[in-house]
Amino acid sequence: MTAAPAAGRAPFGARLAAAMDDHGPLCVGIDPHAGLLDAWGLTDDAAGLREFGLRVVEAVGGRVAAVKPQAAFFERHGSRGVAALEEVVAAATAAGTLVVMDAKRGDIGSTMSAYAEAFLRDGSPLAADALTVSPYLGFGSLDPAVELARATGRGLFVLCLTSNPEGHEVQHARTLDAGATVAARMAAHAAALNADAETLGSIGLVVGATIGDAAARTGTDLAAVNGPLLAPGVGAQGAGARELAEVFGTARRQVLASSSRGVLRAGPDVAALRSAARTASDEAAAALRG
Ligand SMILES: O=c1ccn([C@@H]2O[C@H](COP(=O)(O)O)[C@@H](O)[C@H]2O)c(=O)[nH]1
Repeated sequence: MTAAPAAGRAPFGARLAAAMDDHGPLCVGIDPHAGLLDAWGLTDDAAGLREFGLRVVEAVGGRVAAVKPQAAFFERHGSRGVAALEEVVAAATAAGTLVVMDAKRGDIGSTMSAYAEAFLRDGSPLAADALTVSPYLGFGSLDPAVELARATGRGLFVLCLTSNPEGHEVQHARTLDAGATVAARMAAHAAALNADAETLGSIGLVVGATIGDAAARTGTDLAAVNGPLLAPGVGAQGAGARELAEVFGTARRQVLASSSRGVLRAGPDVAALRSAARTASDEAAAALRG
């Protein structure tokens, strides 16, 4: 049995595994793009962001495994936008839905501590269940976040093979010492941190559903990670059920498929959003669990 962290919360990986069993393997992104706010009849300001985020939570809260607010769209509107983000996080948590904060933080260790405090500390107004982080200052620079996540039953998603076409320049490069690709090294670090987890570890990776055979080409052993694989790129970036099955192969049961615009374009009607999320979740489940 994986030990419960000091905060009394079960580890994130175990909580996510249970949520995916209950609701299917979909994470709905909360990305209030200016164009979507307009299409929803909302203003491009903090009030619009708040209404947008709360409407997504009303539609999918308690019905999908997780939601993933994209912090950048809230930060666009400064402190008032961040206050709206806090409300959206609180509403999703109250609805019993896991929150993955997509903020992609990464810095030298001492500053990483502050990012960890902001997003992973009990009592922080921005605390989520998991945080996306960038390991490109060296995986070890993430140690403060790893430690706080473990201590509080939270998780991390470490960028590994991202969904954007530019990522290969960094992620497919080979290191001078071991000659492995950077992506494979990141995955190996995550695997080592999850070695003791019995269900699903709490240190996950971001692996885009758009990457084709890049995991194999870079020697990245996704199944060995023993942790969740957050898979953005479903919907608006062109990936669907076929790509999910192809990209993840034997690691597919670890995958949390993520779609933002693909679901959000069905809004602003709550029932239509809910239906779009249901369809996306069922398609992901068929690809990943069938
Ligand atoms: O590799 C990555 C990592 C993160 N993202 C984020 O996911 C969503 C994708 O939005 P869609 O509308 O479903 O395309 C967005 O917040 C990205 O910042 C990613 O796309 N790829």
